[in-house]
Amino acid sequence: MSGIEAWYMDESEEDQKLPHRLNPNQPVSLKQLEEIGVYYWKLNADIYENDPELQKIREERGYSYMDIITIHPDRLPDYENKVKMFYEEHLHLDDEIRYILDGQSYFDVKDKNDRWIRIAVSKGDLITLPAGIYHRFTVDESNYTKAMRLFVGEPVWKAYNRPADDFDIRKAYVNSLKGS
Ligand SMILES: CSCCC(=O)/C(O)=C/O
Ligand SMILES: [Fe+2]
Repeated sequence: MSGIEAWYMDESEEDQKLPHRLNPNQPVSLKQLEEIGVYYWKLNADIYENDPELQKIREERGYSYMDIITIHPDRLPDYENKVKMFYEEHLHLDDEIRYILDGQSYFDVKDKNDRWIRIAVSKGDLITLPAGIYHRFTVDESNYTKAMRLFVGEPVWKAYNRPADDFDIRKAYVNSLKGS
């Protein structure tokens, strides 16, 4: 797998910002991520303001909205609470699309058997999580990530914490996994 690394997490309650790898490490491939609806592109974040490749993805996928969030104690108001909130297991009614412009962090997603997969993202990684997938996010020990948030149409940031199994979008997502 090039450009992104993912692995099954241990179950320790230690600091969320640590890698939480199993011993031995149990890697997860890009193909395994695609099977649960997680997609990935590697782009050149140094030219994000004028990048034809990014422009093409945005046009093809209808990502009309974008803004930039900097997650850092000095830049994000109420930092500690936000970091805790992002780490609550939740879903959204729409895809979560993030392009990492600087720094690094982790997206955790649940697999078909309800096991946590940790995806390490860093500068140049564009990742999409499907609507209805249970997931969470955390900075690592560097406490710094700058990310572009993309959205189809007007953004809706509302997160529904687990349990949200009765939501139509959750049922549709679970159905989409059947047979794969
Ligand atoms: C890197 S953007 C902050 C995290 C976020 O918006 C989210 O919904 C995480 O699941
Ligand atoms: Fe989310």
